[in-house]
Amino acid sequence: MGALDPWAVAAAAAVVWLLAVGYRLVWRWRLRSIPLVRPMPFFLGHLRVFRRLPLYRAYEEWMHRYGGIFLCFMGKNPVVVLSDPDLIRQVAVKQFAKFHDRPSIIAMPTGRRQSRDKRLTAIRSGLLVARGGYWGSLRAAMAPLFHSTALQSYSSVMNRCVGRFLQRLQEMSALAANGCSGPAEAAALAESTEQPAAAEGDGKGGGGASQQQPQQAMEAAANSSAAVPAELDIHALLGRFTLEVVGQSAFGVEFITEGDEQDLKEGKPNLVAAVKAIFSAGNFTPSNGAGVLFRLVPNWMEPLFFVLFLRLFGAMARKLEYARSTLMCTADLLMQAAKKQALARGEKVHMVETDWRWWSQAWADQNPYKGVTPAPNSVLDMLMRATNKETGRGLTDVQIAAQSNTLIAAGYETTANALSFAIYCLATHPEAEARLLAEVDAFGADKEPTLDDAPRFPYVEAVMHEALRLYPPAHTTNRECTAPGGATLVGGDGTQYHIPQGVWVHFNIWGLHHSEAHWKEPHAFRPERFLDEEEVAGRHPNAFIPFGLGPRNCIGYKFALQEMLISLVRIYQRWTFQLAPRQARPLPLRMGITLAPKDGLWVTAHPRSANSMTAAA
Ligand code: HEM
Repeated sequence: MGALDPWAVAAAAAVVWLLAVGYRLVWRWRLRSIPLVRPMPFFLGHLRVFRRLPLYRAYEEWMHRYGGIFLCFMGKNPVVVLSDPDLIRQVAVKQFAKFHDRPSIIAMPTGRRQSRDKRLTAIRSGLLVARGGYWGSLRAAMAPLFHSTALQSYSSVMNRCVGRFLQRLQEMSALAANGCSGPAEAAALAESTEQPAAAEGDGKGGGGASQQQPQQAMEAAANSSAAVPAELDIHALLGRFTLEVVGQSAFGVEFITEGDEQDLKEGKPNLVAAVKAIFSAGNFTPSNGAGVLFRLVPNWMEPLFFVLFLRLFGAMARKLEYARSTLMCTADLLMQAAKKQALARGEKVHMVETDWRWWSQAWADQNPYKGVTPAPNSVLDMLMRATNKETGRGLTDVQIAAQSNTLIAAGYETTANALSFAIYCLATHPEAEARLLAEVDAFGADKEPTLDDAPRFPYVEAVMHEALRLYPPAHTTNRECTAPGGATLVGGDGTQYHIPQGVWVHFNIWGLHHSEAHWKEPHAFRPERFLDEEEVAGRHPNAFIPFGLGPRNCIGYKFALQEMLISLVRIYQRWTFQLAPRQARPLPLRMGITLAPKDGLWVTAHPRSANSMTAAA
């Protein structure tokens, strides 16, 4: 090969540079009515800012500087960021038909260029990123899972799971009191007292807490007044609880929730490790290099880039691959078992067998859910009966499995984070904790709350809302303008903002929740702000949107609130928490797809009384 002509290289670079500048200028001109946060040259967007600040903090800073609407760039993609609740309402509710979809995690070219990558097909099939009529079919099919009658029935599941959580807490405290050298050892010992899942085809995966030791453990914890309080990562414990709740409510299966990092290292399928990997990787958000690289290439190259990324970015790619395979393989095994069961009941089931699985049979064979059968009428049965409005046919296997995957991931991490934030706020605000304890005690130390009891807990609800306001686990959500002619938003002063087709819109939930325009002392933890009628009436009705807004809001929000209420009441009937010495303050946050406590939430747990301890049995 001859040497490259330096002039030709310089000319090619100049052409690329001119194209990039031209492309950016066209977008800037088309969105000229919107204040611009000046990006770096050559599609680098705001890389410099995002290296310094996580996305939600950058948006908060820009909100202060540019107001309720501004334009920024993620690589080549223009993003209109809204922090004004009226503008958010126009997009999420009033003009929903024009902002029906979310932007794809990876661009979705159509026609001949459509990617056949199996992993991409799976990613695109989930409700969170589904588009058009397909999204509508899925949302309708899954809605019964969250209807009020279904929610009523989940109270007992939630109470059962929180009972198990309390048992673990007692065991860990007792082990620490009995001379365990440290929190890690206490955690390991507590875990070792539990049975591994007995994945027999009995409708239950097993994995429950051991019945052998808790009584002694509880007694030891209750009797040892001189006990050293155990330091424990309550965020991790809460994660086990929320995963169990999703497993039992949606699938009627007891998910195994112990182990994680080690299983990931050894490549053994483990749901906790898989979900953690997905959420911490941040999946191509601009907070990591992969996210920025993705936004630099033209849309049609993104799927190719994705496949290349899997080959090139060793550790992170392997982690994501492990996570995706674990979640989808588990969902697939449960779906196949549900189909078999439906056939045995004599129901008509469409058996769509497309070649969509990318993992090996050996990998599926070592999955602990092989042989586990979901409960009849689980979400899988609902999905098997659904029709895809776009094709007029039933959902395909990959589409059904992708919804299980979405529910497990969305239902586990967000709620565990929200509960951890509430416990952090209470541990740092003793006066709020005292008021909450008074309300809980008035209800009764041994009673299990149900959905009907919710009106008896106005202060607990106010604490939940205030924690969700201060620390919204979903710090940002998004839409894409899909209307061919674009859409026009109108500001409070009558200014018109035209949003062309294809532009992404982000709702700055964190910024809105911390805006002085809508909240007095926005950075203070003050649950009373949700109880003071005058303050509530004076506030914009959409200033508080931890679950998003409009027809595409969080499908599980009532479920999440119910789970939070029941667990907080049950936990504070028996325990209070102080921050452990090792826990940094103010609480460090980690931004992945969601906002989570960085490195967990380390607390010491304090039994409220010996009586209440034994009553927990
Ligand atoms: C405290 C807990 C939770 C928070 C803060 C939360 C927050 C959110 C937010 C902000 C959205 C985007 C809404 C929008 O764009 O307008 C969302 C979507 C979603 N959430 Fe949640 N969520 C939580 C719990 C749950 C639970 C328990 C489930 C299921 C069991 C769930 C399932 C989903 C699904 C499937 C979507 C996508 C809906 C769609 O696109 O149609 N979430 N969530």
